[in-house]
Amino acid sequence: MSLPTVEDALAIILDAIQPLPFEMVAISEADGRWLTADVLATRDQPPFDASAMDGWAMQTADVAPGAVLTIVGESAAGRGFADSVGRGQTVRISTGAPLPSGADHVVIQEDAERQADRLFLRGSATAGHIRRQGCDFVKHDRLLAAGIRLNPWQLALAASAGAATLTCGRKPVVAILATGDELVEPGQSIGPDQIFNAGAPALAAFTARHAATPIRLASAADTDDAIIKAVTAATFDVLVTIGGASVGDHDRVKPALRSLGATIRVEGVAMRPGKPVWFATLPDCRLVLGLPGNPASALVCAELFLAPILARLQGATVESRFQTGFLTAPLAANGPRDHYLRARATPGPDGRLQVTPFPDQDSSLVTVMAAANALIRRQPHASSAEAGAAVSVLGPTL
Ligand SMILES: Nc1nc2c(c(=O)[nH]1)N[C@H]1C(S)=C(S)[C@@H](COP(=O)(O)OP(=O)(O)OC[C@H]3O[C@@H](n4cnc5c(N)ncnc54)[C@H](O)[C@@H]3O)O[C@H]1N2
Ligand code: MOO
Repeated sequence: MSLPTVEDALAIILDAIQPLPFEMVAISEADGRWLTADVLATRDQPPFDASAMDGWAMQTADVAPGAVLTIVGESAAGRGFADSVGRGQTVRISTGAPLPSGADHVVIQEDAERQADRLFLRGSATAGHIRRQGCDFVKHDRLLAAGIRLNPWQLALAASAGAATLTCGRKPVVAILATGDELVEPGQSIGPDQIFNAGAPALAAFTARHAATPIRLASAADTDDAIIKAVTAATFDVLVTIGGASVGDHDRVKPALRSLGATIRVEGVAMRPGKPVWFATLPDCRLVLGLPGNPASALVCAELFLAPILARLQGATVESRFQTGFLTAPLAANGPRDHYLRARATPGPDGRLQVTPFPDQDSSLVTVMAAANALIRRQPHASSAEAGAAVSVLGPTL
């Protein structure tokens, strides 16, 4: 039986997902969250004609080298001048303060000299320095569109519109279950045939970076009972299992989930690494993503499947995150499966993204994963590629 492609598998997975309900999120907590309702402007910004500089407000007709004006008050940021500015008059004004009525011009303070209540304009005085009402945005503008992932600058825009809370997809709770008799938590004593659990901390961090809440479950032994017990005791929207996905005698995760009524919707994908990855839904529609145990396989599958799952659950439209990069080293022809090579991506001197694949692509190598910040995608049967050739790249990530 031929395995589905990554695209086909992802389509099956996304089709099985209903976004979680939205929730109101305080703006201070909203960085990295998915916005699910537009943010509209409720007023103009700036809400009044404002001075762009510290200086003096006056009428244009009074701006002339050597002119002498009478100082009649002040317009400070947050506290404007209540009266009108007439001919021959001026008002001290700060950056961001409302332009008083009657005035239509600001002279910067470097171009004038104050003596008591008199202001003398220098020859260098020029017109301008006013930010017009609504030059940034106007009432009813759509400032932020539903579907984006919020960043600090977009939060500044929402705050400028006075939004204290934003409508975001609820954070999915992701239970992470590593399986295997060989696994020991870092910091615990370890036997000669055992290894430290590297996958679960990596997946927990990955999950948190995708605006979801990870819950680390204690690793389960390679028995149906242990896995069933761990899953039934946990609360989650998504269960991510690590290991036990393949065909060995001790690979018990799928059988255990099947006995809980799970429907396996994807069972293996034509990709390297990560071929044994699987996806299922529980009878109550909660999701299960089964990652292969090798660290690179687990993380590549997390990038390709878990990231879109978490985005979709939070109401986002899932888009390709690949871009074009240029090889610094040649690549051999690819085999029959999609290949995701661990690589280092850096901007080149010409501004183009340069990518260097690591020579050893064994999926068990944590050192290579830790040195990589990108994946190069090679299509099935892609022919050999010279240094300088364009390739498809996911990343760079931090
Ligand atoms: N006869 C076959 N054997 C294997 C196949 C196959 O098609 N036929 N597929 C291989 C591929 S590809 C992969 S990937 C692995 C995946 O196997 P499992 O998901 O069953 O993973 P395990 O056997 O449990 O572990 C594989 C490897 O990774 C280590 N591991 C597991 N969990 C962790 C963890 N949390 N932290 C660190 N390391 C972990 C584990 O000790 C193994 O060394 O199967 C191949 N076999
Ligand atoms: O493809 Mo496995 O996922 O090679 O390590």
